[in-house]
Amino acid sequence: MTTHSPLVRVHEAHFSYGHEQVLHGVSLSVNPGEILAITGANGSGKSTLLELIAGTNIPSHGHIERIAPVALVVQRPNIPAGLPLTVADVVAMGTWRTRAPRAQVRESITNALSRVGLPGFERRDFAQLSGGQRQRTLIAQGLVQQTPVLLLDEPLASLDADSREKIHEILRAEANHGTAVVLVTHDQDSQGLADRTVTLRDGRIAPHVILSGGIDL
Ligand SMILES: Nc1ncnc2c1ncn2[C@@H]1O[C@H](COP(=O)(O)OP(=O)(O)OP(=O)(O)O)[C@@H](O)[C@H]1O
Repeated sequence: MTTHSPLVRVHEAHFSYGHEQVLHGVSLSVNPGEILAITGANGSGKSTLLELIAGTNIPSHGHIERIAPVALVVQRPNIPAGLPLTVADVVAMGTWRTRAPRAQVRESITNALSRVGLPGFERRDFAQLSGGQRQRTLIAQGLVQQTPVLLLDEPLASLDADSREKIHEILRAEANHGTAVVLVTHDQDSQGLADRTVTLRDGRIAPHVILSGGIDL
């Protein structure tokens, strides 16, 4: 982990869906080169917090300081049923910012698919992939963006042990290159991978408690 200044700062963020307040004054920083895990029970506000960090939702009070571009890897993309998208099309959605020549973009798509264990999948129909293959396609979409901040919502949820291992290695490699990696997770293994874990409880950051016997709560 590096000691450079944060790439994202969340200041006292509040968020409501209609009358339901989901986040109550959450503050945190995301540093370059670290893997930060956001954990917590179902409904505690993890995905909502990730969306605020990504800028796809805006806090009702408080604010988010984004010093660098971010990429968000969602759990389930909003792709209308019946739209004939190939795997390459879905990964290419991550390249909208780039002005690189087409051949270079194609090469980055091919590389990203190889990295996530889907070599040669470019022309496959995205809708016909398995859940784990879709998840890895979305991770490839995040990787091609090459942003200093990579946010992932439950990236390992549908993956088998080998794929998890591969994605762990990729996330660690990204962090070693200075990327700030933030993942929402329930998964004990991913919490082990993280340099730092923040737990949400009912929309607030839970205090980190270490009992005298060394048990970390
Ligand atoms: N689009 C939405 N409209 C209304 N309420 C929502 C919406 N999205 C989430 N919520 C509500 O906000 C609360 C927090 O949801 P969120 O998805 O952020 O939690 P989470 O910790 O990521 O949950 P999980 O572990 O189940 O994915 C829940 O009560 C949920 O019902």
